[in-house]
Amino acid sequence: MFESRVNMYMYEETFEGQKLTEVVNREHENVKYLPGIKLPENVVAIPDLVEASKNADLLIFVMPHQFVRGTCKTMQEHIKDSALAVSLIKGFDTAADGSFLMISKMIEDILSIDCCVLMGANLAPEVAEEQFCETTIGCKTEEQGELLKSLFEKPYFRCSVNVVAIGAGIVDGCKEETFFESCGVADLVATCHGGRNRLLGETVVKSDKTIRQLEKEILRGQSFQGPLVAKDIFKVLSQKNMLERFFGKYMLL
Ligand SMILES: NC(=O)c1ccc[n+]([C@@H]2O[C@H](COP(=O)([O-])OP(=O)(O)OC[C@H]3O[C@@H](n4cnc5c(N)ncnc54)[C@H](O)[C@@H]3O)[C@@H](O)[C@H]2O)c1
Ligand SMILES: O=P(O)(O)OC[C@H](O)CO
Repeated sequence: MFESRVNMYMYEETFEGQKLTEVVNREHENVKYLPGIKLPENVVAIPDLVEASKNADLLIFVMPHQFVRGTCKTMQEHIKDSALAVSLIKGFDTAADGSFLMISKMIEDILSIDCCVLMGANLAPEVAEEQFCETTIGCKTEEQGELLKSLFEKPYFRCSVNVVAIGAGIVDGCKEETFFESCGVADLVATCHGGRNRLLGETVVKSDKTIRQLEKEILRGQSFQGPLVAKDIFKVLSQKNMLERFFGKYMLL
């Protein structure tokens, strides 16, 4: 049902004097971001975004949210009209009117295709090690849900499909049960216990270094998404005069 070759766009970097894409394609391992985990040989790293995405039927987005707009603009004129996007990305952006803009909506708006969402209490190293975890796929139609479930589900990675909640908007369409799915409270627990943002919170209070310094030292190329999202939340709540309602009189950051 699916093509055997998987093109993986990879932002090109130099790693120990070599191009990271060349190392990944030779070693079948992302030695910088996921060392110790072998990638299947049908996954091919490509540094040219248009080349990697132009014939794709499914576009899976997993990158820090601050790069999505630029990435989509580069792809805009080159992808198939019939392509379907799936976003694994946390965080959001702000729209011109100051309201929250979901990343899946941004992808849909720029690429003019549907964008489903896959989200859960999933930490990348745990999924890569095939530790059991669950996730939620949010989509607009049952067909999209079935297709994506058959693509992503493994014995150690269980996917529940939610046809309404995420596709219709986290706030507008969401049903109470969504909070009890993997993408709800469980994800909050995962990020608060094992995520990078939790590590940042713990480290920042014990050190006199800035978040930027700590990001460089601890993550070595990865990014803490929390501070950027917190900035956007602050902006939206300020514009709506809702700061005190959310934070009371005391604000930590
Ligand atoms: N890592 C996890 O455990 C995890 C779990 C669930 C969801 N997510 C979400 O997935 C998204 C990506 O997370 P991550 O952990 O892969 O990110 P990350 O912090 O590891 O980001 C590093 C990646 O960004 C790429 N990059 C750097 N500059 C870029 C640019 N200008 N354009 C495009 N790519 C660039 C790097 O090449 C690298 O692959 C985030 O929204 C995150 O919240 C991550
Ligand atoms: O490492 P964090 O803090 O970005 O959290 C990772 C994921 O969001 C957990 O699902």
